[in-house]
Amino acid sequence: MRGISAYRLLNVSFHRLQSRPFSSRATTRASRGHGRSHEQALMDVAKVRNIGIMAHIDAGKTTTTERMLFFSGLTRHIGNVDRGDTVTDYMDQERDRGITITSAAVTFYWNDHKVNLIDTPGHIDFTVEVERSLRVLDGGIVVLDGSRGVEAQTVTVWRQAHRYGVPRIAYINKLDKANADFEDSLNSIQKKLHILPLPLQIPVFSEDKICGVVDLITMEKVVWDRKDEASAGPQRAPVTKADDDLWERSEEARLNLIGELADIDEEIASLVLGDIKVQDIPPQKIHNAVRKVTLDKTALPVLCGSSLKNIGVQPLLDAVNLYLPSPDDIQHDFKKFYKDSLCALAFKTIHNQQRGPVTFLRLYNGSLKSGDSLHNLNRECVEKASRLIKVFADEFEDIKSAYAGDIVAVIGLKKTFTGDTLSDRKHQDSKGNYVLAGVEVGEPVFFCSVEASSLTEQAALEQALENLQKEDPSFKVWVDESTGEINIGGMGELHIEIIKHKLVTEYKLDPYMGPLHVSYKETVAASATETYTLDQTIGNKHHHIVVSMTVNPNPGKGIPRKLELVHHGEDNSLLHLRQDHVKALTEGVHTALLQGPILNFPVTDVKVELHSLQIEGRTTLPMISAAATQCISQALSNAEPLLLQPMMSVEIFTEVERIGGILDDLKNRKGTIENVENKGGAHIITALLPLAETTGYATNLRRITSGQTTFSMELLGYKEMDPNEQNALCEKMGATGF
Ligand SMILES: Nc1nc2c(ncn2[C@@H]2O[C@H](COP(=O)(O)OP(=O)(O)OP(=O)(O)O)[C@@H](O)[C@H]2O)c(=O)[nH]1
Repeated sequence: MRGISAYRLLNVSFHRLQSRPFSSRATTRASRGHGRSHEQALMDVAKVRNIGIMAHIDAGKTTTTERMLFFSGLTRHIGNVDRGDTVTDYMDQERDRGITITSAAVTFYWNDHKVNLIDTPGHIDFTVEVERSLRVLDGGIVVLDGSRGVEAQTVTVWRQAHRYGVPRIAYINKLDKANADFEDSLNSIQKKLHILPLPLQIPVFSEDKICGVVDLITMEKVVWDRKDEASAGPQRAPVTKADDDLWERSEEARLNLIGELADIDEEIASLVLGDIKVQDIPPQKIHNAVRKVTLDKTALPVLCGSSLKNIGVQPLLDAVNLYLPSPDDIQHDFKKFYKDSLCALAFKTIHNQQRGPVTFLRLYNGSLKSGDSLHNLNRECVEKASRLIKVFADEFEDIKSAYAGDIVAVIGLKKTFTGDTLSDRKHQDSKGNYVLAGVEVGEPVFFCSVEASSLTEQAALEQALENLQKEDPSFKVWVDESTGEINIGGMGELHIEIIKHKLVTEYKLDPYMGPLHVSYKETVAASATETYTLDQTIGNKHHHIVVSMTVNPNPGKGIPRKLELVHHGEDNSLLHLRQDHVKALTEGVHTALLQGPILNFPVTDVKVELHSLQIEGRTTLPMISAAATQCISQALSNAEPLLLQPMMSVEIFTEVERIGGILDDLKNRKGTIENVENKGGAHIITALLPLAETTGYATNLRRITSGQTTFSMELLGYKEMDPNEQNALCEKMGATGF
């Protein structure tokens, strides 16, 4: 039951992976376009925002999203993650409203702009979900918990967004909490995200309770008077000297803002140096400068509020329109190859029981009509987009066409996977220039065997696993050649647990799942050279191949992409090696690296040198591959092989009296404590833990701290195992039938 408990603890992430039949209900949707025609807005790319909300788990992403959908007029009630009397109620509610976000993207309108909000889940097991969202969104909102500042997962998603070059704004949430600290949160941005925070607002308190913000650009007090009546918008009034302390703080904060902008933006600098008084700089000039620094990523504009109390969300939406880029603001080099034809990336597939696969596309170029035939450039096949769909809250609405910059769902694509590029024409060149970079997926770190409960279920199980693999690129399915068992691998305990849950609830299967194992890797500590002779007669053909290769350690470099050719003295026979022979040798090497000599785990961090290849008479490419596989397998055994284990970086937030118990538990789990820090009363422990020691960690931590602690975990990389631990593992795995 260990896994189930972990899933309960982290159930906020769970609903995101649900899919459910299409609904024709219109219970939650209100007006969609504020009088604006949907098709019209589709064409107006400058007013489209493809954005994601990124956050550490529990920072308030769902709560903020619910308010956005409500204030934009898309939904008629505000969802509350904490409501619901029973677990089932809770789950149903989460599922019902969660579908909007589960569906990868939901569209709403704010002040004449169309916002496609793309989901980016927070839990580490679903990092790939974040990756694929980042791949297609143009801007992001980083939500922080104002009582915690920048947390571990915030840093992870920040790094990912940085890698994809996504411009961001920040929103400091939960300022209604007694221990929230706006200034502290700003400092944590500077310290942990290494970017200049640019507060555009400061919070306003009345009797120690947050009631609004000061807009430092217009110098207005924005106050939500009737907090309980969520439909009421904020009231704006100028901040005046009568506001005493607030006036002084606002003046100072505005001066700081202008000063910081003058350091980064030329136009503000020349205004400040000119005749105009700082107080008189027109708001539009400041908006322009803030937009520029957002797009250049030279500073991070910061807004604030309390989503739970309905404070701060409307100005946040204004900031999305004002500062985050439209699809037109982002240059994509690949667009020139497509001229006026369609270029789209499939970034998510959901399997719907009635309709089959529903594929989410980001259009970068050209347009797409319902019924169009699409060329899948990765798989070199043609498929029909039989229906185009827009997601509005919990409904899917048929549309006729979609244009560059937009995000749509398509029904009818059976062969398309996440990460594939689609076009209306066949585009090809030898360098694959027309294919967009897909979604990067790490290797699974946990795996287990799965078996159908009866022979009649076998085919249904295989089909279900295929569908699930299509939906989720980080979920892997393979057959163990030696036992014939089907293995499934995922990014964490929770990930595998959810796959199992889906097999049971969505596919109505009852498979047997073997125990969960950690995916180790193997490498070598020394170099070893091997000469292998294949001398075999098959049928009436005689094959004679002699191949000589060396395996060398190559720490941190992963799997070799190509063979290094080593020329010896006068012998330059390798110079004349046929390309198809080199390809066959490389394939043979990769086959050998799939199963290491210790426990059959994949081999990494090695490089391979080819010294010679001699072929007598005629042979075939598969035979050359087979010779290379044998040669490398033997070399690996002689190269002092060793095991690498996945290591996790853990960050735990707790109270002082619970620190001792947590540290003892970490030590029992062979963890290395890196730091214990006191931040505004909350204690933060950072440690390294072998992944193998993390099973059931969430449940145990909850038990030893009476549920008063939160934590986050992230895969740090692989580390050499201590020889004694390696021997113990080999014995254990041998004993359990590995
Ligand atoms: N006090 C306070 N609590 C909030 C606020 N916003 C959200 N919460 C609470 O924080 C908890 C987590 O909120 P969610 O909106 O589910 O957070 P999340 O970031 O979506 O969490 P994940 O989906 O698990 O990543 C819930 O109990 C919310 O009620 C806020 O402004 N103030």
